[in-house]
Amino acid sequence: MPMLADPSIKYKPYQPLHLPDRQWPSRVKCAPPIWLSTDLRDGNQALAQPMTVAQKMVFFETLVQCGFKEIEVAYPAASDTDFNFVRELIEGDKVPDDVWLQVLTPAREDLIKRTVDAVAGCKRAIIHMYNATSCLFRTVVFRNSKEETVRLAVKHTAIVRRLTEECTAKHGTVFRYEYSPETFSQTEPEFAIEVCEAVKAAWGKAGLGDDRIIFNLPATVEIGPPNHYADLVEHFCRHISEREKIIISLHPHNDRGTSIAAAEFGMLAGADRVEGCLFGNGERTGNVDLVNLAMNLYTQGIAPGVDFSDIQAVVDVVTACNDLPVHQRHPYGGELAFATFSEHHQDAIKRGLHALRAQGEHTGPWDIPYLPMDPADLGRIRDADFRIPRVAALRARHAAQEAKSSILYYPASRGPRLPVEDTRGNHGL
Ligand SMILES: CC(=O)SCCNC(=O)CCNC(=O)[C@H](O)C(C)(C)COP(=O)(O)OP(=O)(O)OC[C@H]1O[C@@H](n2cnc3c(N)ncnc32)[C@H](O)[C@@H]1OP(=O)(O)O
Ligand SMILES: CC(C)C(=O)C(=O)O
Repeated sequence: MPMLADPSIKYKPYQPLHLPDRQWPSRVKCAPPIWLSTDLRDGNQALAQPMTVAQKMVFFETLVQCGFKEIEVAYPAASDTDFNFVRELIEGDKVPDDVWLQVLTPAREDLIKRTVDAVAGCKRAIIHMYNATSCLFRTVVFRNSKEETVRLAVKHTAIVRRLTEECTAKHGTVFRYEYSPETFSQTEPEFAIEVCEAVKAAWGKAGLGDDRIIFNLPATVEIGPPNHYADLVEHFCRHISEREKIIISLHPHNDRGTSIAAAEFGMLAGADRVEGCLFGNGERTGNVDLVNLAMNLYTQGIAPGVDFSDIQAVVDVVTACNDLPVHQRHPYGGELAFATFSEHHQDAIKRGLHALRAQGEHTGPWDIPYLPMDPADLGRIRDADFRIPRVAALRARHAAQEAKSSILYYPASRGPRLPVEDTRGNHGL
């Protein structure tokens, strides 16, 4: 079927929110959010071949090493693999004391029970429950009214409360509660607030600090531009009651390719936390890329609270576990993320690096032509000198069209090498 001459007969635009006094465009971000990696849940459910327990374990350990303190490890009611993985984490004493295990459950009593059973005995757990709230889902998927949607969320929040309290009494596990009005970005803004107010009342114990309830505002499908998402988030932050007792979390997907912008604008709009995956794995076009977001903060001089000093080691684990490549041009993580092939670029970088050395490495801010950050901070080589003499040879290769590329910066661990290695199909653990 060809593309339509008039796509408006098939596709409807997003409905802008009337928010003339929006504050987020003039704010500046100065601190990192709370990070929640959902690689082992949302990322995992999106894989053609979900991870094994062994792969999940390696991935989990990598996330811990990177410094993640909140990790959504499973959808325990969906499979024995997921349930057993959570049990292995707990019984194998693999969870550092300062890390919260998060598990996802739908709003169904038997599945909530299975989910709470999965984390019993763990020190700190976040139960994350969702139900879809948008008009489309109410009409097409569940055929329920707004009132029934609220009732479903309230009834099952009360069940989460009862089951987690029983679990605390028996096993000492400390629980927090996260609720997602799934499809938030397609839900009427007032209705999203109504559902969350009802959930907060049903939970009945939102407080300060670790007692804050988490409201996650997913762009389950990214259907509008990132400024619209930010408007929705700011509207929610302004109108939800007892804001100080709430952590507002973002969960952007990347259908329009603007999840990074959506998360960054959403943080300006007041969100405290971001859920995503390393290098953007996830359903369809993926979840927001947490490495990209964290490094964007870092290059603004903000300590992101997670560490990717050996980015290639992280890439290797993620590609092996997901059996998906990280694109060579991927921001920060791609093998070519700091590569440049044109002589003018190479020359300018070389001069910039020489100037840096001449002034003393650590005396001033990083200000090198064409290089937005120091590749060495990610464990990449940044010594341009040895490659410059290769320019003539490369030019010959280009002319002959024998090779499509050369590389300026490689992972330090791998050393300089020509031509680009094809990593596809080589990710098996
Ligand atoms: C946006 C997201 O990422 S959401 C998370 C998506 N992840 C997953 O779904 C994980 C994989 N899921 C599964 O393995 C299964 O769906 C399970 C194990 C969780 C549940 O399986 P089943 O018990 O077969 O239930 P199933 O999903 O088919 O739904 C059964 C019924 O519950 C209803 N239902 C589905 N989702 C929900 C929900 N979130 N809340 C309440 N009811 C729901 C369905 O409409 C269906 O209704 P019906 O009785 O009229 O047929
Ligand atoms: C369960 C929710 C948070 C989700 O994964 C989504 O909406 O994308």
